[in-house]
Amino acid sequence: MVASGLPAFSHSARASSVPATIPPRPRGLYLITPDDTDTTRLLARVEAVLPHACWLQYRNKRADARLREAQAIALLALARAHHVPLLINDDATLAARIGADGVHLGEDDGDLAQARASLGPAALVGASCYDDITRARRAVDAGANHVAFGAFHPSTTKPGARRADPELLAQAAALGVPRVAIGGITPDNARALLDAGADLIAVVGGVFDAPDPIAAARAYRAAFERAHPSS
Ligand SMILES: Cc1ncc(COP(=O)(O)OP(=O)(O)O)c(N)n1
Ligand SMILES: Cc1ncsc1CCOP(=O)(O)O
Ligand SMILES: [Mg+2]
Repeated sequence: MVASGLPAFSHSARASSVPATIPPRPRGLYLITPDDTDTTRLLARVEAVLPHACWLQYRNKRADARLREAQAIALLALARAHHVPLLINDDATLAARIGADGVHLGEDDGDLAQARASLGPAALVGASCYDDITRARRAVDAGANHVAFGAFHPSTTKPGARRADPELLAQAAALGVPRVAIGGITPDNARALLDAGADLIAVVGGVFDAPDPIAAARAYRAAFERAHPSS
């Protein structure tokens, strides 16, 4: 169940157990999967760090449609076991088909209002807003219930990503939805983004390319605890 009292997801076709509980003001590490086409290895990598994550996004730019569906279903079972919501990158149809908790859509990934309609009122629907506050306002009007800005730092995962200024995070407070920061974020540079108003820090490489991913995931958590000592 979510804060609204509505079920977090009711369209589940294939996932078995209970949907994740989504707090009204999520704060923490938003893990995004690396491009790993070895499903067994991907699951092991994610499972090791999932206890430190608030949300999980399945993103795999190297997998074909069949592998993406198989990996998404396997990750959904894992995420459910850890009570972490799973969002699917780029593909609202896949998210609806497997009963994921939500979707993340960028500028080339389809219509937010359609995604909201197909996933239902309780789903997590996120929008990439890059460096653009107007895009964020429109995204919320269209049905997004959280917005992502960035890249804030150079990203090895997405080297060509447009860059954004942390000031955007403060401006976006008026939207009244959780703000996600993404792009080259490390435990060391996360604090400035948390101070600017980020609720969630989305990370691929900072965790999955770290020599010790578990220690890295813990370090992000510690950054949140330092920034928000009472929560
Ligand atoms: C949380 C979050 N923020 C931004 C993105 C980037 O989305 P997009 O611009 O569609 O780029 P790709 O991820 O599809 O390469 C994201 N995935 N997640
Ligand atoms: C998908 C995406 N969009 C902007 S930067 C980025 C990649 C994030 O990965 P990393 O945390 O490794 O920079
Ligand atoms: Mg995309």
